[in-house]
Amino acid sequence: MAQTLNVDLGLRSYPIYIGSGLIADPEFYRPHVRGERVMIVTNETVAPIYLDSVKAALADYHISEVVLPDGEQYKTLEVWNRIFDALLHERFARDCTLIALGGGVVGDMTGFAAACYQRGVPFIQVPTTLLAQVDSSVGGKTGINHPAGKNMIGAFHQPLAVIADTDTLETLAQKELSAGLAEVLKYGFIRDLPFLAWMESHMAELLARDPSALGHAIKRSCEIKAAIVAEDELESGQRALLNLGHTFGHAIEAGAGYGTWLHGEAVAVGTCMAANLSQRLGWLDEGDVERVRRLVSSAGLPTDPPADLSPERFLDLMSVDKKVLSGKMRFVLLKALGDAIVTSYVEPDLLYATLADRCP
Ligand SMILES: NC(=O)c1ccc[n+]([C@@H]2O[C@H](COP(=O)([O-])OP(=O)(O)OC[C@H]3O[C@@H](n4cnc5c(N)ncnc54)[C@H](O)[C@@H]3O)[C@@H](O)[C@H]2O)c1
Ligand SMILES: O=C(O)C(=O)C[C@@H](O)[C@H](O)[C@H](O)COP(=O)(O)O
Ligand SMILES: [Zn+2]
Repeated sequence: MAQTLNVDLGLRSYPIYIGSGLIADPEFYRPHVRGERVMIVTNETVAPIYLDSVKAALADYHISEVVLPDGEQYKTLEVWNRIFDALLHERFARDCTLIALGGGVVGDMTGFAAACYQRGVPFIQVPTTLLAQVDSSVGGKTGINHPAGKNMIGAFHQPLAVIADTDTLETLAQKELSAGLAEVLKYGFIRDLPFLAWMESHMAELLARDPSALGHAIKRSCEIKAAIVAEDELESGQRALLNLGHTFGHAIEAGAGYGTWLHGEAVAVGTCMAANLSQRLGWLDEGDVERVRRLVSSAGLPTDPPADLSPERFLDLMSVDKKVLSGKMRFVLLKALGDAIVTSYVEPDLLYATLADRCP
């Protein structure tokens, strides 16, 4: 049984299917596949586990595949180009569909390839990590990294559908599950205090992959993300709230070298740093910040930045951020738990103090 949510974007609206056993079921693909030809893009870890199931579901189509190397360090222009090599080698025309089978890295790269191939072809997201099911497969942000900054080259391109089979989470490494929980926590911090309290009392079930707890977390996360994206698809306002923890987090990922930190781990630390800065601005009290750190830590995630990333290096890396406007950094901070805002009014000495702060 699948639960269906909708991302309301007028003509570009699409369903998010969430449930068990969806990945091999042709019914979830058929209404959305365009043309006779399908290119499945996946990676060398996911392919041996799930590629055959997706191929079986798409047996009515002419299927091709491209298997990318696995890792954030391969979310590059060079590796991305392999998708075009495959499409062109096999003479794919516009009447085709790309399928992104994997986590957020595969999803972002495939979506961006779909945005660009022959100026745009359709694609479907089949997310297989918790992070991809709660966040990256929804909303149409696609892209690749540049050595100077995360996701610096990309496009908004919405999928035709998101097929999130919760059974796929059974094969996920525990630290990848935790990384996904960082983005789940984000939704509570920015918009939904009761959801945060629910996570507090269900963290053990989530970490044990209890299907009912995970199902609820995925559904609530997608509801919140779909609502924000429907309000502000191209991030001219509210959508930036989804970047909580990301200004600091992306700096950690780029600074340490892509693939050293998982995206979710870096976002977890970034969220604690955003809470720290929010306290310095007088918005959160010590108890709130402690609650943020406790929640993050209880999800199996780190709370403090790497010791070797100096405040000066942080500032340099953070100046390459898509939220920078007219040379001014903007931050997603917490007015209260469950209530985030975007602001550029942060005194430099307070920011510096947060960047220099390390737990003993
Ligand atoms: N577009 C967006 O809105 C958005 C949102 C959040 C994150 N992101 C991006 O997503 C990426 C992170 O995504 P991620 O956390 O899914 O990482 P990932 O794609 O690297 O996947 C994590 C690991 O799990 C493996 N894997 C995937 N599915 C599996 C399964 N079912 N069983 C076993 N192993 C499996 C992958 O091969 C990889 O090794 C980052 O590049 C981040 O910038 C994008
Ligand atoms: O969908 C969004 O909007 C988000 O910000 C979701 C984030 O979790 C995600 O990591 C996104 O890729 C970051 O956006 P970016 O514009 O800072 O690259
Ligand atoms: Zn993210």
